[in-house]
Amino acid sequence: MTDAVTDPRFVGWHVEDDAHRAMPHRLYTLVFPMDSARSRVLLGMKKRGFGSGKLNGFGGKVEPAETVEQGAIRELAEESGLVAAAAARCGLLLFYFEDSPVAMEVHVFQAREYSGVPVETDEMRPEWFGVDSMPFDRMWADDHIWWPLMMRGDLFVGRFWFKADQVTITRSELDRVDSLDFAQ
Ligand SMILES: Nc1ncnc2c1[nH]c(=O)n2[C@H]1C[C@H](O)[C@@H](COP(=O)(O)OP(=O)(O)OP(=O)(O)O)O1
Repeated sequence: MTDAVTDPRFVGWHVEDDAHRAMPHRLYTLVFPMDSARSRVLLGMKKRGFGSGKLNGFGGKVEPAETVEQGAIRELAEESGLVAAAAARCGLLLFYFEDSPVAMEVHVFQAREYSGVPVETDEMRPEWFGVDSMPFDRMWADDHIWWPLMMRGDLFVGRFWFKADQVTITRSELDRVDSLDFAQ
């Protein structure tokens, strides 16, 4: 965990109010490998740990010595076997859980070019899904809210407040934004 205000990799504080800005934050990535030729996206069924049993993109905590994009590409390779040279930033998500003092700051990417074939890992079981027939009932409850913006190519910022059950959303905010470069 790093100080979200002094570590320039954190950007959530730009869109947060003072009360949430004061919370400790943890930095995560979330990457969706896209197969545009077949209108498919690769999801992984999380086999263990936080969010186990859910389908999601690939990602995890950003290490202290890497950029957010480097963390995204590393987690994609570790969890899916796909190797991407770059990932395109699509959105920023902030999650607050009623039983946790720590806010999650999740940077969302799409990987459009990559090599390798998906492999099952200790953490994830990969499976392709059509982008118009997403299994939202098996994904995090916020995903169906911001997915349409990402599919339209809109950049977005979302904030979601979850109950401790990790299912129930008690409050949400979602905005389309012109840029995710908050240093501008
Ligand atoms: N609500 C919601 N919607 C969409 N995506 C997510 C959430 N909550 C989440 O945590 N996520 C995403 C963000 C990350 O991609 C993962 C969580 O990362 P996690 O597996 O805990 O991190 P790792 O570093 O891989 O964990 P370790 O197993 O190594 O501790 O889910």
